[in-house]
Amino acid sequence: MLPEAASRSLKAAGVGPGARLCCALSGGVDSVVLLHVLHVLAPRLGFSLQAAHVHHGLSPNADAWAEACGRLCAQLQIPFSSFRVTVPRDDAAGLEAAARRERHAALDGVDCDWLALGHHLDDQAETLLFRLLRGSGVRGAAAMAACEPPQAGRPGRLRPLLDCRRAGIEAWARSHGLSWVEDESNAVLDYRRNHLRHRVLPVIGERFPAATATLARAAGHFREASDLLDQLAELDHAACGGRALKRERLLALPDARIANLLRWLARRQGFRAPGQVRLGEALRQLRAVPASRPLRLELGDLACCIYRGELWLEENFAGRPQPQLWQGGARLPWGTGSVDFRPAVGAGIARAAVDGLAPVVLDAYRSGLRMRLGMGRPRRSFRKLCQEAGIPAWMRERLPVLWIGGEAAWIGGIGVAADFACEAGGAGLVPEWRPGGESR
Ligand SMILES: Nc1ncnc2c1ncn2[C@@H]1O[C@H](COP(=O)(O)OP(=O)(O)OP(=O)(O)O)[C@@H](O)[C@H]1O
Repeated sequence: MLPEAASRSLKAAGVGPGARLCCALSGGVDSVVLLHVLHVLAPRLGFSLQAAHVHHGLSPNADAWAEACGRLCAQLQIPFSSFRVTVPRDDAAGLEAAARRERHAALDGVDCDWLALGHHLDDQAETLLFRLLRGSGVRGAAAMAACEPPQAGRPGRLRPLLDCRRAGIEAWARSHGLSWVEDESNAVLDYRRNHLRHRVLPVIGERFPAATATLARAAGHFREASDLLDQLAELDHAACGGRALKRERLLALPDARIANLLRWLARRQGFRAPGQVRLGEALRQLRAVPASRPLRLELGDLACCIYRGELWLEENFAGRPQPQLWQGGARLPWGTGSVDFRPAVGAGIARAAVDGLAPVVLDAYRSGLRMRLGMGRPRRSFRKLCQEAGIPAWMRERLPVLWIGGEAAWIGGIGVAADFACEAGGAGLVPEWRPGGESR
């Protein structure tokens, strides 16, 4: 029964011949059963199997658990690795969250296509209840997915036992004579979850005998709704211009759709989605500020920027982008965006200037920068140029400047220096700064 359920789940995820699976092995009953089940299924489905254990160094028994996992894998002839992580005891996120973060980081580094985790149906019900009690939105209430596809640089996650009850897993372990370790820290590390598991769910079960299965089913409904919201965000993203969003089109949407789109975009760029309150305040400001005014709203890890009618999200950092040497390419990365270089006739920087011997470097503002935009016009300081072009102070550090042999030839959002400008009919190069974007 367990191998059949797990096999269905793996097949639904597209796991087949050639796939490389790694069982995340804590040594507890769930992942020990998962390891045995995967061991049975590997030759049937044609995937290769390895196992990995994370040693948190938190329990006095941690060495013994790692050894037990190693022994089990040796018996089954499954390649095994153990990772030692350091969990800061005073971590701001709390010990449990810090341990989970370090564990996931270590497991994500395993060279495999899929990590298989031992979560089951009872875990799913507890997760849903726990998240609802913390005020999660639809996405959080979707709880855990049976399959999270691989992302850039990290393996996908599979939960082949997600449809199986805890009691069934324990019964299977006993009937197959398996041994496992008991993690005494479970009770301490995650008190509120254990309270739900040992106190709350049994009481609910007295009146609602199918509560666990029903709650897990509800998580499935939330997952469907959450997927639909993601699809809506994708459509809205395209309709607002993709990449950097057109402010006007975005603001034509109702608040809830904008919030949904910004959360989706934040996640897609690898950030945590901003919370409800911050997002609500950002929306209020977005609507209140006149269209022409540049805006930068800080939303925790990220900032929402508006400039010249376009809106984008970027990392909320104060630094300057890295200098880049231009070697004739069509594009250079610049901060969260890029600078494109387009050949032109009678426009932009004179080709002879960039093709000469002097190095051409894309860098930020350097002190003492002065530039004139027209032959007869005075040289102006960088600050003055920014003021005249309506460039806000928060953007100045990150404004791209093309330096040719130490002279500023072009400033993004401002223009080409008269001394480097292409003559009418001459060969030119037009730099185009795209401040928004998704380079993460
Ligand atoms: N120390 C560990 N080393 C390797 N895998 C682990 C370890 N601890 C947990 N796992 C994997 O994660 C699964 C879930 O474990 P557990 O329920 O303790 O974690 P959780 O904190 O509730 O979940 P999550 O890690 O997904 O947030 C286990 O069945 C196992 O596959």
